[in-house]
Amino acid sequence: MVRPVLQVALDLTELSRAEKIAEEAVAGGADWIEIGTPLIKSEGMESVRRLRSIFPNKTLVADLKTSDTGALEVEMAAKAGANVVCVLAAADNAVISDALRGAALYGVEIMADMMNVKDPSARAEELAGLGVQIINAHVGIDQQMEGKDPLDLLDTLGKLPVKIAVAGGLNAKTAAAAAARGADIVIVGGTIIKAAEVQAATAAIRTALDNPNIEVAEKKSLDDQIRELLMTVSAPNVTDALYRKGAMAGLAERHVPHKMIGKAVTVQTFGGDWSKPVQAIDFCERGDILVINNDGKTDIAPWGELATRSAINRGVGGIVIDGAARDWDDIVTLDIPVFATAVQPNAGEPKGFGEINAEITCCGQTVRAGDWLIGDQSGVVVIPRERAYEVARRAVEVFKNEVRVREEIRRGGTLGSLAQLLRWEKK
Ligand SMILES: O=C([C@H](O)CO)[C@H](O)[C@H](O)COP(=O)(O)O
Repeated sequence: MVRPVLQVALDLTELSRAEKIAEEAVAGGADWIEIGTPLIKSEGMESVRRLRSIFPNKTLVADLKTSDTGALEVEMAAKAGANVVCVLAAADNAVISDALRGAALYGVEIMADMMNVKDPSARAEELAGLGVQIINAHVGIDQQMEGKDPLDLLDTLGKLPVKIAVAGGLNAKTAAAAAARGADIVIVGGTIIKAAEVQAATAAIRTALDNPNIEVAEKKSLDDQIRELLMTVSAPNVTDALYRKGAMAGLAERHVPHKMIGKAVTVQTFGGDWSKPVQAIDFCERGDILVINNDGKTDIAPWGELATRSAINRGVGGIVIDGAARDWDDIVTLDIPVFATAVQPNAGEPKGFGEINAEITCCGQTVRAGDWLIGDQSGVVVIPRERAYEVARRAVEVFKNEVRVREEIRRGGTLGSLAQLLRWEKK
């Protein structure tokens, strides 16, 4: 088997950070260097020129995702030092042909990005027939967040007389799987550029590519995948992934023996009536989170220690109360997260007013049965059930990004300078 090319995708917006990461990735075994779309959009062709000056002998890929003025964009990138220029496979054939003319003129290759192409197999054959040198089975970042897999896209492509690249959330295992399924070029961005130790992360992928004994793990259920993803992130990561949405307000009382992750069972009750909250315990599947609205009353508790012990017996994953809890000195000894807006000694009557699994509000957030929640010492964040996988994936990307920024701070940087806050202030 020919040794697959490992291409590191520099999907950053700061050129200075990209240079350092590129040096570490090359030291770890990266063969080609991609000036990622965010970098080119942020820094222009200067990013290509600068990386060419640092790496005079490396293959540089300008991920322009060209969709018009093919020859012009190829010329710009080629003159700046690129060896390969990326165009969108979905672009009109007029663009592809114009880009190919530019490529012939400047001695560079064209890589066609198959992202979001309706009939990938037919289009790939057509592009190869036009003269495109590399077909990239690519699933974009946003598509990845919705569970699309580049290996599935790769499998739809028939045998082609051109080089095949694969990209889209690849890690060591899936990169090796891509190579085992015929990829000539494996493109990796986040797994490398967001690692604290870029060189080690790159080397791990290089090793996996060179030792392709693949065992493909069987698919887990969607709920298990969501839970597994959320276990690796924090509530702040999730609200960042929601663009600062979803955080519950006012949960001043919190007992958090461990991270709370699960799907909501909602309870609407009134005036401390604890009947429906206690009944709801028996509605919970293992790991579910009880979310209780006490109609804004914080001077009377619909929840206490005995209910908490019952919830533990049922395998409930945690309790969140927009209202008061009582028996707090006992609750804080128990191994279950409990969040409340107040603590009170008095409880209401078990009259049975209220509803289970209706849509409620809790601490300023709408919560429906089946919505996901994550809770830790920073608080509780609600994730709409229909976006749970996407948001969990995005939260992992937020976490991975912070891993790299934390390392650069450890090396002496400051958050303001790394994020170039002044430069990115809204004008
Ligand atoms: O092309 C890419 C994406 O559209 C952002 O520009 C990435 O370079 C490509 O997806 C590889 O990055 P990862 O998916 O993070 O491995």
